[in-house]
Amino acid sequence: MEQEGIKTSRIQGFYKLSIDERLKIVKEIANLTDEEVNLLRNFGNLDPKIADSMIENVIGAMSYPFAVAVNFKINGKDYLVPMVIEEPSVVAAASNAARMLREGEGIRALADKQYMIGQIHILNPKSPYTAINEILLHKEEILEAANATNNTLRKLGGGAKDIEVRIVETRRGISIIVHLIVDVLDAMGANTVNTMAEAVAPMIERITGGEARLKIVSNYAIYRLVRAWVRVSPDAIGGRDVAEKIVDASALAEADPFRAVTHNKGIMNGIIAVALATAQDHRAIEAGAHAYAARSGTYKPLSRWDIDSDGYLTGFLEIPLQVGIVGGAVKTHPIARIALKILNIKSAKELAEVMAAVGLAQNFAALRALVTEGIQRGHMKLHARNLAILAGATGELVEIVAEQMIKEGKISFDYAKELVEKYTSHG
Ligand SMILES: CC(C)(COP(=O)([O-])OP(=O)([O-])OC[C@H]1O[C@@H](n2cnc3c(N)ncnc32)[C@H](O)[C@@H]1OP(=O)([O-])[O-])[C@@H](O)C(=O)NCCC(=O)NCCSC(=O)C[C@@](C)(O)CC(=O)[O-]
Ligand SMILES: NC(=O)C1=CN([C@@H]2O[C@H](COP(=O)(O)OP(=O)(O)OC[C@H]3O[C@@H](n4cnc5c(N)ncnc54)[C@H](OP(=O)(O)O)[C@@H]3O)[C@@H](O)[C@H]2O)C=CC1
Repeated sequence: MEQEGIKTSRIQGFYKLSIDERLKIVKEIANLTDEEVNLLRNFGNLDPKIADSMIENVIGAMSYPFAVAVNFKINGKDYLVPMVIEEPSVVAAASNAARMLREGEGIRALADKQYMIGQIHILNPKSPYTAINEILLHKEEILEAANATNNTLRKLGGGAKDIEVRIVETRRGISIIVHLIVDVLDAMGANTVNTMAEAVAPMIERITGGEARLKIVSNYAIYRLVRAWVRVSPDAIGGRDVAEKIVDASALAEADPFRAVTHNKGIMNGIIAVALATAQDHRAIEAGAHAYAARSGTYKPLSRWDIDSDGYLTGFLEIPLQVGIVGGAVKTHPIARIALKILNIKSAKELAEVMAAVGLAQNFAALRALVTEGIQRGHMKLHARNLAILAGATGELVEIVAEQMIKEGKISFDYAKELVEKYTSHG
């Protein structure tokens, strides 16, 4: 039977071609129009050469809106927070929450040291339990070998600091897992740690008589936690009743994983938007955050809301954040550099603190909306504008169509189209 779709996706040496040559092939296969090709070829604020060196097989670039959330006061300092995201209402919600949470020092946040874990996986050691002790006995030598790979970190006071050893029983037998604990300072640190893990592996093989298999960073960054917290008077957020209902919502998330996942999605709305604006590895952040949420064996919310003895609403968030202001794409992408300039932060630690504070504010905005008017009014109000644009509205017509859909409570693409046609046909 003939397969549906394109004839073949096997294109040898595709990566060796230029952007235009690759684009030509894709155009032919996917039957793209000239207009579509031109859109893809429009690299906007990213130099095609940089794009082509960032990832492989590049044929174009895709732009997302870059926004700034306002009103943030974190640890007593004001911040403009760059956000890149495709979802309407996230930036508005962050600004809205930050406005309400500005009292006193605003949102407080404190990050641990920037310690990442590098894993070295040892198979078939001569004697697993003896091997643990032998590795610990050679700790200083191993740390020295790891640090020999990175002069910069060492000079700046970072580098490999400690070692942990565990025995893990897998369905294929016993493994020894060595954790190299590395202070990566202002980097996200994966490359740095991977280099160190590979460098020390032969030494650990000699010590254990085993075979070093995986040598790779762990994104379960439990030594890189950030805590953000806030205390706000009920008057600033709509009254005691709203505060009580936010605590009820928090309690539900603690009791029900189905709710906890959505609760955390709301937190990640803010954190990932800042991560994208500053060109962080957001997959690493997400993987670490959700693993941390499930550390007890059940998926739990990353934040918690309570009312204190003065009747103030208090919020607390704890999350591992692996972020950098050097390395990775942070310094390659010109817009990420501008994002960091807008943020005016001085270290990866400070970036992590801002991101955790944004996550907490984002969570607050969502919960407050959910327990008062519901999420749809604010969210759909902004979504209505998107639908109007998609339906072909331009200029003033965008607001007219959006307003009418909201007023009538009929927010859909079909209705937006109907309205656009109605207004344009009547001039
Ligand atoms: C959407 C709002 C802010 C409207 O809220 P509102 O009360 O209608 O807004 P307002 O007109 O009173 O303005 C209050 C402030 O909000 C900001 N603001 C207000 N409008 C805009 C705008 N157009 N563009 C930018 N900023 C805006 C702005 O800072 C403004 O202050 P001002 O500048 O006037 O001093 C509110 O309803 C809200 O916070 N909703 C929450 C929306 C949300 O969380 N969206 C995330 C997507 S839903 C989701 O993915 C996660 C979720 C909800 O499932 C998570 C969960 O379940 O926990
Ligand atoms: N599982 C994962 O998460 C994986 C992620 N990655 C990717 O790894 C990249 C991040 O790795 P990362 O190690 O941060 O990137 P880089 O290796 O690009 O940058 C880190 C390097 O920057 C230099 N540096 C200069 N100043 C500082 C400072 N103040 N603090 C810290 N380092 C400094 C250091 O050494 P030097 O001067 O010698 O450069 C350091 O090793 C991301 O692109 C990520 O996507 C890769 C593999 C796996």
